[in-house]
Parts: sequence; structure tokens; C-alpha cells
Amino acid sequence: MDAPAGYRDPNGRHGGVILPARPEPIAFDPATTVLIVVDVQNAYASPGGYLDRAGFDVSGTGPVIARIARAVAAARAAGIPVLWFQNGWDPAYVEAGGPGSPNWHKSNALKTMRRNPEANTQLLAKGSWDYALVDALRPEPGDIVMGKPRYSGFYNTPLDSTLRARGVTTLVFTGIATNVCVESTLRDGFHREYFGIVLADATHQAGPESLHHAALANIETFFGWVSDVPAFERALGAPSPAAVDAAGVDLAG
Ligand SMILES: NC(=O)N/C=C\C(=O)O
Repeated sequence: MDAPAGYRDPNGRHGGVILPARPEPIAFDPATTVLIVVDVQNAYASPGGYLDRAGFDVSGTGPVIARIARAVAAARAAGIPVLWFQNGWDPAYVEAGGPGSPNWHKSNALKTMRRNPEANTQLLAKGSWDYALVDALRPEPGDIVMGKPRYSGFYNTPLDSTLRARGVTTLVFTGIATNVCVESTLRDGFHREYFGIVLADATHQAGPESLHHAALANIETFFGWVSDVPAFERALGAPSPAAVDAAGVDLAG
């Protein structure tokens, strides 16, 4: 939805569009916004991938992937760049860190492989099926594809310089997992002065569903804004400004 001239959201921010969100609508300018798709890899979304092998439920990822595709299409139509993250390491796992790294101790992918070496799998290894993005989502020329070695997309990646070079101020998040890499990256962005918005229905948790809701509640209260894909689509479409108040955002949390 185009913002009326001079429109400011309840926090005094202005931009080209107004997005219904919790805890309040947020205005943003598509010209200074990036849509981030976090780690929608077989590892996190497909049966037989890392999360599934580690005992996490991935049965609910299908509709989430479909909504990510909608968000990507809406962003592209509005000229908003799409940035795809892929989490993982080199096949020798040097980037994963050894016992001197907390990642070596906490990564459930590394733990799963250590527990069951005879399975001989290479979870999250670059070049593997596990590391690949799901078949249903494909970056297009002009998109940004970025690897990351830890939960936060800002850690040991060119994310910050890539965004600053484009004058980006607003990050719209989709992907997996709400409570791990989405939240970690949004939080790191907050500390670097980026405005973070999560499209809740285009994210999925690692662990019980309560973690999804807890992460969203935390984000909405302390770090950013929570909206959804239909609201994002409407905001980038053309309904009248009055529809903002009428539409609101109706997320179960
Ligand atoms: N992409 C993520 O949120 N990853 C969560 C856990 C992991 O990578 O072990």
C-alpha cells in the first residue's frame, strides 16, 4: 500500500509503504529494503535432512515454503532484492570449529554426525544435498546468495557491507528457524541499526511450536516487528490507505 504523502507510522518512521504489523504498523521504503530468506535448505526443511535426522519435526515446512515463495514473488515485483542464506561449512568442517568452539559443542548437526559416524553423512557440508536450497525455491539472477557459518547471518559474512553498499535500512525475514537463525540475524541487525520485520507465517521453528511463538513474542517486544505474507503482499500492492487500519494484522503469535 502506498503511504499517503507525509505519512509516518506510529513511531514517526516514513517510507513508501505501510505494513500492518505487531506491535504497530511499520512504514518502509522498498528502495531501502531487502527480503532475507534464511536457510531454506534440505537440512532444515526436508525429510532426511539434518533437522529431521536430529529428531526435529519438519512436517510443517511445506506450507511455509509456499508462503516464502509468495513473499519472494511480491518482493521481486516491487523491486526489493532477495537475499538467500545457506548455513553450513566446508566438507572438511574447518569452518565449523573444533572443540575450542562452542559451535562444535552445540551444533546438533555436528553432534548427530558424531553420535552416528557409521551413517557417514555430511550434514550441512557445502556441495551436499543437505546444504542445497529446497527444490521449490530457486534464486534468480540478481538475487544475493550468501553462505554463513554460524546462526547469525552477520557473523563472518559480507552481509553488513553488502547491505550498507545498497543503502538498506530494513530487513524483512522469512525462513528457518524462527527461534535460531532468523532471530539471531534479526537481533544482530537490530544492534547494527537495521529495522527487522519477520513474516511469521513464512518462518518455521526448530523444536516445539512454542519456540516459534516465543521467538516472535520476543522479537515484537524487544527487537523488531512481526507481520505476515498476506499483509506484505497487500502492502506492496495497491489498496487504499484506509485499508491499513481495517486490515490490521491477525497473527496467532
Ligand atoms: N537455520 C537455523 O536456524 N539453524 C538452526 C539450527 C542449526 O543450524 O543447528
